[in-house]
Amino acid sequence: MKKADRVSQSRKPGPEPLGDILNRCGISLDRGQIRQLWAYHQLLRKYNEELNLTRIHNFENMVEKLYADSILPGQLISLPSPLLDLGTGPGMPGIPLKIAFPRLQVILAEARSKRVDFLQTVLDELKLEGIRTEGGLITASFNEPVKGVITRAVETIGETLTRIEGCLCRDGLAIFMKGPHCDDEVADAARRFTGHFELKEDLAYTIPGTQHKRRLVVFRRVSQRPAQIRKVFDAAGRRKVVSSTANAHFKRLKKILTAKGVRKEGAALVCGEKVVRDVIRRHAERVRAWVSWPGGPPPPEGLSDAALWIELEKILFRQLDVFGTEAPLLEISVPALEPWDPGSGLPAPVTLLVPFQDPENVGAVLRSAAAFGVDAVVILEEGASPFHPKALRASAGAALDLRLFRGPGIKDLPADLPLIPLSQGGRPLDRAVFPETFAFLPGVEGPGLPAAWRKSALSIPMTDRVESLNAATAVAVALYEWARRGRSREKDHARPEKT
Ligand SMILES: C[S@@+](CC[C@H](N)C(=O)[O-])C[C@H]1O[C@@H](n2cnc3c(N)ncnc32)[C@H](O)[C@@H]1O
Repeated sequence: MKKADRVSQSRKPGPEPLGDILNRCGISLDRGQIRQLWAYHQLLRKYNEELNLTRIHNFENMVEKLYADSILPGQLISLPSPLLDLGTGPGMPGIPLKIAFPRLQVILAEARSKRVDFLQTVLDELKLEGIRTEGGLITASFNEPVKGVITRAVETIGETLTRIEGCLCRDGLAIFMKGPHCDDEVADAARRFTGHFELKEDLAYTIPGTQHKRRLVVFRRVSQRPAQIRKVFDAAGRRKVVSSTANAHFKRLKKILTAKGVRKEGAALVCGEKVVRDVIRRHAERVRAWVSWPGGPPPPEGLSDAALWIELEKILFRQLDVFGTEAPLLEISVPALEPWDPGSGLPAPVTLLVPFQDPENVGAVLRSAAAFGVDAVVILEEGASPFHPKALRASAGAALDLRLFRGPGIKDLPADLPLIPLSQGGRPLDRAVFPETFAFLPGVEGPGLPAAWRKSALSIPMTDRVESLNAATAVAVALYEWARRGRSREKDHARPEKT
């Protein structure tokens, strides 16, 4: 046993040993503060049996694992104020922090009413000012602005970050007092809350004079509180609350669920959390409206000043959320497809012609076209709209990145175009020769290619266990082969010639 341990264990609990143990933990409080902490300790002991406030009973352990542990974050970082101690239980870390840093404004949030009564007793008896209790469960609808949130032994980081959405100000800090093994939790939260929170600090430390390992994990909020965002949109008349199917905004949004509506309105609906995020990041200027429901997530930053926030009654929102994502949707402006005249040759050296009628196939093939570096895509007359919600979602937003054209029907393609048709029964793909300028031409789902194009088609070798590949998958394989050849040609060019 260390000498210091022997000293403290041999002494009866009291204000003086309390100060000594804290000193050993690297914390120095004045006499008034020690007196306050001692008074708190006594109340904790007095009510513990009745209220089950803590399972730590040994005096030295209480000082080290509760009081010193609570105070140390204030020595490691500069604590923001007002500070919400979320799930404070018997007052940890909020009360020791308030005693050690009297200028801090503290809100002790606690769900259980008996514990709230205990906390109020402590505040009254210790005559602490600039600290109050907040009874009940803190949820995302708690919207009193605070600059910081601190929490110890309550729930996962992700759960808390969701819960404090309504109250933590932009640039405010969410401070997590954790044990040493929280790598996965930290990484998960950093990934899930991208655009809302940034990991600011991750400090591993040991409570001085002890073996107790701790982590202080701090996330900084980079987004605004919903109430603040609502204020900005309301002031500019940009938030529209819609509860009727007769509303013009709802009618327009409903219309753009169909290809015809997309063409008429020059607008499309983006569904799916990830695609929505990507479209905002890469095409913010296209966003016309953020579409959510009352109490749903507010628009993120980065939208243009003209973008609306349309809040639809949940029942109306569900009519638009065709994939059941339960996440906000985007209304975006989309360009009219440039007409392509086959008489003038291909629109780009490497072009993809798309006759697919299923919007999901169109979307999937656009995604592959973007992935493998195709220069232009022509949607043939029978092809589905690339901006149909299903196509946009399947394309993961690629429909907005590609040069898109509208072409004639597959039967009307001139015979002298340099096309590479894709069809079962053609020459194997691995023997293909790709010219500098050409267009891939897959067939329509079901009927396939017109007979005239089948003769010169390439096919993807496969077993006879299935009848055919999915149309978009077949194109992806062909594009991969073309891109692979291109890469090996580039490598050959880059290789120094042998002398
Ligand atoms: C395990 S105790 C931890 C208490 C204290 N932070 C500590 O370190 O000793 C968790 C406390 O958080 C409270 N709590 C949990 N979720 C809460 C929420 N969303 N809002 C308010 N209190 C909450 C519970 O009632 C409980 O008293």
